Amino acid sequence: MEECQLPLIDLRGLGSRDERERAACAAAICRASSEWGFFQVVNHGINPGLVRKMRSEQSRLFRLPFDDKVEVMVEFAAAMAELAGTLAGVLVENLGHSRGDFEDICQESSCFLRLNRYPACPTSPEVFGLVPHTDSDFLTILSQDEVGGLQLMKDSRWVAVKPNQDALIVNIGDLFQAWSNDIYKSVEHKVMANAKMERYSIAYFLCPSYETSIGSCREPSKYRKFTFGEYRSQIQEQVKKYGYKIGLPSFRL
Ligand SMILES: O=C(O)CCC(=O)C(=O)O
Ligand SMILES: [Fe+2]
Repeated sequence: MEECQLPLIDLRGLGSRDERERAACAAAICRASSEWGFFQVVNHGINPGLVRKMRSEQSRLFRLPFDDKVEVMVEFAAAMAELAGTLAGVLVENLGHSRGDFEDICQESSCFLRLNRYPACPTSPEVFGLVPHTDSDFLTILSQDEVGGLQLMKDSRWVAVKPNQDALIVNIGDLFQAWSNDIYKSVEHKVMANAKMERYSIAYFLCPSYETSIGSCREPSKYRKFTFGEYRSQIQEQVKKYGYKIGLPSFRL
């Protein structure tokens, strides 16, 4: 399996006093979002101690009663929310819209954190930990451990993402693809189970409320307008009926 180097973006650039550096960093984010739909970020402003704590406690979290898990998860989710908002702001401004427009439709209360655990699977090297899918959100931020197994579609081929413990992975979801009228790409990805090692990851999903209407930011729009609630229920029906999600193509005009 070919391993790829995802575009690696140093987010310190966004806070630079030099306007050219800020613009170059924003341009790198937008380019990666349209060419790959995926990138990694370092110097992302999330306290490395918090990331470590969340990672080291994750295996324990699975075994604890829910109440004991809440504190570190809330802290982590808040940090992820801020980073997600910053990245979404860059992507929105790049297409001529204001950060504020986006903040109105994406509140923290509709976003969520998912803790994934992939047990070791010795029977076969070709077992899915997670089947191929695109994410049904605006964007996802992922923190993974060192085991590896995440693969994404690049130029019609599956490529494996090399784990980088200093970086967080960001990927564009279906809603940003629809909103950007296909400028940003929601790319298929999957997780292959590891024969020997259990794997953990944590994903933060930037989602709007169910009433939020998603339309393209440019005309002529490639998708009909839909609410996020409508999107979710369509997907659920598709999964029930066909066993898989069709997603965006069913909203294409
Ligand atoms: O665990 C991973 O690396 C990917 C998780 C993922 O794609 C998801 O939760 O949607
Ligand atoms: Fe995903």
